[in-house]
Amino acid sequence: MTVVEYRTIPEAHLDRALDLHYLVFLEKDAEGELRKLHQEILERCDLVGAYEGEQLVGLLAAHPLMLSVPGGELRCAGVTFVSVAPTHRRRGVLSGMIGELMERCTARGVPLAALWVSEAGIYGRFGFEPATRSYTVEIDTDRPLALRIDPDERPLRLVSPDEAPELVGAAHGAARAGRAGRVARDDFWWRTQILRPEDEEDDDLSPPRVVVLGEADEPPAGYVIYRTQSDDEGRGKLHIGELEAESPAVAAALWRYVTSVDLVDQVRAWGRPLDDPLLRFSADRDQIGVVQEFPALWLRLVDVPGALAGRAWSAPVDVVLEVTDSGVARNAGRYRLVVAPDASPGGTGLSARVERTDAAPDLTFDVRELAACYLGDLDPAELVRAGLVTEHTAGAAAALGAASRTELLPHTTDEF
Ligand SMILES: CC(=O)SCCNC(=O)CCNC(=O)[C@H](O)C(C)(C)COP(=O)(O)OP(=O)(O)OC[C@H]1O[C@@H](n2cnc3c(N)ncnc32)[C@H](O)[C@@H]1OP(=O)(O)O
Repeated sequence: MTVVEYRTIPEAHLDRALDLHYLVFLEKDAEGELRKLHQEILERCDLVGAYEGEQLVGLLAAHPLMLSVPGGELRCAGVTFVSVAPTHRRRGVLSGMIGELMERCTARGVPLAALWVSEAGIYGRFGFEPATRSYTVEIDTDRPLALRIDPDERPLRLVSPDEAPELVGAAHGAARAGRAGRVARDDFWWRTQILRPEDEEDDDLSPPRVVVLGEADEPPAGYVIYRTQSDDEGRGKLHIGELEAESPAVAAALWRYVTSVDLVDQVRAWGRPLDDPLLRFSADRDQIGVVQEFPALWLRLVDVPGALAGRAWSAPVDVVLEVTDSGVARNAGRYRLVVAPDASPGGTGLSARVERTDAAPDLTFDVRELAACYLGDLDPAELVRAGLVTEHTAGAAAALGAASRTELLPHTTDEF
């Protein structure tokens, strides 16, 4: 049997990589603008290729992302375009490409990797677990949206997708600073991931519409990005891509707007945070259907001590964590995490120290479970109750949970 080698895909092989991707994802070969766009995306990614001789049999691309984590942001490999030739499946090609990615991340000091799965059964074995979750919400618009708070009455303005990144970039940045799990966006990201004229998943959707709230001479206090769709009988659906607001009143005004667009029977918002204020300030909960809760971003801690030291913690704690990791051997071991008051001028009030130790563990985690708790989505005590984390010292999971908690739940809007 020939040997498969893992190496960087050169620019000259990008066409081959895309052909493999379309083959594997059962898609028509994209031509013209769409193919050019996919090519541009791959050019900006770190590309791992699996080669059997000169034949490309596997592709894994990684966006160089900055992911928000509690109190800051960390470098993160955003894994995408994962494709293994159908002739070479279940021979360890994906495992080989993930192994190569882990080595590259380690060599470059990238502490995190993340992805959106095609199937939930694939990535747990590689140390990934869902670290953010979302709701899909559907709102009946046969009656006005009933609200328990007064909406902000400042004007709403439709802006072109071309001017949107500059106009709403600051509002997006502010929202991102408050929630872990979000990707930093540059112009390219806005253009190719958020505001593409065509929706990649659904040809029937309109181009993106962007509406901002605020006076013309002030930065927007909030915005909504949506697409619309109309069936043969003229019944419309409005799909929200993103809705961000600096206050509940601004959010209420934007929700009121999307639910009052003429000819729309239903508003569907895919991927809302689990703590969306809409669910609290709507006066008629029969009108708002939470139709699905789903795991969103899957996270992998490539460098456990780097990741633990790289986030802010919200309460003092002193615990020894024992970590198992079959994919990145150097992660395995025991770490003492000490979060203590920090009186230094300009400090945040608490500072964290992470060091290797031989001391007896208070908690034993697999690296998967650590990823599930890392951004503040899951309380470690819940994983103890599920038999996935072992608590050796009573109260250790609760103490770590208190230190991990974030004001807002982590949430990811960008599906890459
Ligand atoms: C982030 C993204 O891009 S998600 C997109 C993922 N890509 C796709 O879904 C495209 C279609 N599928 C494929 O290209 C391939 O089948 C892949 C990438 C899913 C798997 O690649 P393979 O090279 O076959 O995987 P590999 O042989 O390394 O399998 C490793 C392990 O995962 C398991 N596995 C692989 N695919 C799946 C799956 N779809 N469901 C459950 N388990 C799976 C294998 O059985 C194997 O298990 P083992 O270690 O217990 O033996």
